[in-house]
Amino acid sequence: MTKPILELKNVSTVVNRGTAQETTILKHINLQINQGDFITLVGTNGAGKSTLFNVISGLLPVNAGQILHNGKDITKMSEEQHTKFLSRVFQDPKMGTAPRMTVAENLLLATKRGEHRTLRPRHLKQHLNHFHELATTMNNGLETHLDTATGSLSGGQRQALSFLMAVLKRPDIILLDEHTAALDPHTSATLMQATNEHIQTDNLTALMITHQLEDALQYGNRLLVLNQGQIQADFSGPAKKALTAQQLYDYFQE
Ligand SMILES: Nc1ncnc2c1ncn2[C@@H]1O[C@H](COP(=O)(O)OP(=O)(O)OP(=O)(O)O)[C@@H](O)[C@H]1O
Repeated sequence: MTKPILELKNVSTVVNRGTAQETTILKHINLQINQGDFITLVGTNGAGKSTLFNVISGLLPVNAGQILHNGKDITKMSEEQHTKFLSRVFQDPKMGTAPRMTVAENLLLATKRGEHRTLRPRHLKQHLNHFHELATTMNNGLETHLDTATGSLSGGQRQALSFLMAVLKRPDIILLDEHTAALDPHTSATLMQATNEHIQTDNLTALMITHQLEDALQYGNRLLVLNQGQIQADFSGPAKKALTAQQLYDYFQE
């Protein structure tokens, strides 16, 4: 049997330890993520979805349990070390890109992900054809803005750039934290389709938090429901395909 690319073993996370506000947010999470999994993650507000991403990306410590990357214990690894194999796209278009740098410069920066970042603009020219090609795959005109300062882009173009920067080096794991939520329905759908195409074409492994139940059902090969810090349901293959919006919605009623 192949080893999971990422494994959480009995992971629990406590915040405000030793105070009256001490709360266990994630409770005994067991999760195996395999190469090529595209997992959509849903759950009520406060269920612990972003906390799960914070723990997986090394931003928040684990208080009990273990996290393994390709079988190697990374439980205590720093957030910076995680960037060598993991990337994350946030909901806010302002995060993840440098506003005063152009689209091409941001993409050049992303080619250095996980390395010591020194930006040598003279190297930009040799990448421009590739960056143009990449930007075209997002279907939102980003390729016509390679020389535009990122701060002047539309929200959708900026999120598309954040996504491209996250996938450029084909990290082992991509965390999509409601990355389409701040966009209008059409822009959101365009980004979602481009996201899916990249994940399928490059056989990437991704987890995506979404409140759009239709997206959670339509995309990915697996769907997790998180409830009060625990995995309440884990659908994959035919079980995910058979799941209806109403059945999924019912998880939010309890
Ligand atoms: N560092 C922290 N300190 C204190 N409480 C925290 C911390 N991080 C998260 N929480 C709490 O943990 C719970 C889970 O939060 P989290 O953001 O993971 O939920 P979520 O499922 O992502 O919610 P949403 O759908 O609203 O984004 C919330 O009650 C939140 O207030």
